[in-house]
Amino acid sequence: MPLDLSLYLVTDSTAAILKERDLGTVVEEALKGGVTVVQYRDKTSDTGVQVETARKLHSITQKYGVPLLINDRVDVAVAIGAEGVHLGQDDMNIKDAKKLLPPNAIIGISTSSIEEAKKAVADGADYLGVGTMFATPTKTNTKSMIGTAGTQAILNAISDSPSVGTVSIGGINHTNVQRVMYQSHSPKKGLDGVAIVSAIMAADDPKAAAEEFAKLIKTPAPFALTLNAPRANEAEALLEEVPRIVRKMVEVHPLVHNMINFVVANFVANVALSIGASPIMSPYGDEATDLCQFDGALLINMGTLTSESISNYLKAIKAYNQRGNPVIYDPVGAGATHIRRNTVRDLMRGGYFDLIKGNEGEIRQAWGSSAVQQRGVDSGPSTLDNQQKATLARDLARRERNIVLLTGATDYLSDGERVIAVENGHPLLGQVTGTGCAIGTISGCFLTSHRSDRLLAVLSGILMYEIAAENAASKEYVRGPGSFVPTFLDELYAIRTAAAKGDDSWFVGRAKVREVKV
Ligand SMILES: Nc1ncnc2c1ncn2[C@@H]1O[C@H](COP(=O)(O)OP(=O)(O)OP(=O)(O)O)[C@@H](O)[C@H]1O
Ligand SMILES: Cc1ncsc1CCO
Repeated sequence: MPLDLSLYLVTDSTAAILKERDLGTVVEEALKGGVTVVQYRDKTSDTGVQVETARKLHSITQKYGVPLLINDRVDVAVAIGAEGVHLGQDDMNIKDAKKLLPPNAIIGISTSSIEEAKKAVADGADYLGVGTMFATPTKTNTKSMIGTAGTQAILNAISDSPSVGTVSIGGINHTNVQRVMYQSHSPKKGLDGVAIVSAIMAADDPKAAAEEFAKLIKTPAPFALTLNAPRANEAEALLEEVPRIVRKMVEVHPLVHNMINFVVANFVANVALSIGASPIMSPYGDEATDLCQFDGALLINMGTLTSESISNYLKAIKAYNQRGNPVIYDPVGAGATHIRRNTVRDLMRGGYFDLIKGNEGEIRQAWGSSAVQQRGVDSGPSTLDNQQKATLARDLARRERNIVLLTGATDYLSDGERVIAVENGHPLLGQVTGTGCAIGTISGCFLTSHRSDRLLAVLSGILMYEIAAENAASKEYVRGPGSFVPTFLDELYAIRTAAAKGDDSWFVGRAKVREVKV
């Protein structure tokens, strides 16, 4: 029987999940819906009951040509002639299980670290159950929660063993399954499938639930990033396209939905209007179901986080992710407090961000560096040299499979392959609050209007923004931050007006951009 791990069902006979229904009936419905492997897991029943139940399940799975694996109990698998077993780290080890099982039996094992995964491969496991992906109501021990980043690290560590299968387990549902498959992918090895418990076992219609999973697994995530191959003289090649992309953004007049801090909301709305976009500030998560229909972008800026923000953010992210519209995360003050650090972790686990932008302290926190201590929303003293900043942006974008922008006097922009340094801008930008936040909103506008190359979209937005800042700062009547702000809005508006007329002279010879090799 071939091993297709794509939709792996783990049974659960507890009353809360199974309710009044018969286990065999639920499993059979799930098989009709497209489940490709069934694992019988029963931690409480007596051996006799387990053997009897397993035998009954086996007669059902055999009808559908799907392997039945028994959790933990090698003896039960042998007794009923099941296709294999699934072992936990504390169960019988693989070598001993092999002695008891027939030679072609399938052996899988749960792993939550690189060490466990490598050992399992060396011991001859056929596949690994990798997790726990996300917290579930029954599993809340955050220590074993590895998320997509931890899963990707495990896949990467065993990527020289292509024949060993992998399934992700823990808290996977219809909303997150595509992101789990997409973001866990390491350069050489991806997941073969997902293991589902309650999202099928507890569903009112297990067949429909399985069908929906099967469909989602086959379809690429709506936000999947296409990596554009680096060209020779990458920076120069990209620059050629910038004026056209600015013109297009002005024509499209994109909507940008901002869940933004109250300090900068007014300034940022004015920046969006000046460039020709349409801003709406809405912190109420339920509004996103309507707002995402306009196919604009969502910005999550957690500058003035409250106890209610996180659930609102997650609702909005879900709505935009499902529609495949751009979502930008600005983890303002990410390393300032415990609450913000935890929020960064929870939001990054809770949804997909097309772009993560922040200053050095914020991007380091998003990466998960220890000992990030921001003093307020400022980046704090730099601990990284330029090459390290470029590498950090590249590594985070590669891990999250998105775009990362690390701002500062020099901005570093990466899609996980290319890294572009932007030297434009003016020190006055650092003297006005919200100038970093506005870049999140601007990026949203450009990600909406130019979808084929997200790095180029964000680069175009930064250049329009920073060249406008230079133009403003050069006026003799600009004496400091106060007079800079209105003049900056005027200069953004001037570029937008020129672009609308097809006049690209604002851009000629102005970009200070180079490619960084890391
Ligand atoms: N010294 C500087 N020279 C040139 N540009 C700068 C300088 N300092 C900041 N900038 C520009 O200002 C913008 C905002 O970057 P910064 O890193 O200050 O953001 P931030 O800390 O997130 O700001 P805020 O939280 O106030 O919105 C970027 O475009 C950056 O290039
Ligand atoms: C000063 C400040 N505090 C929270 S958000 C914010 C604006 C800069 O991001």
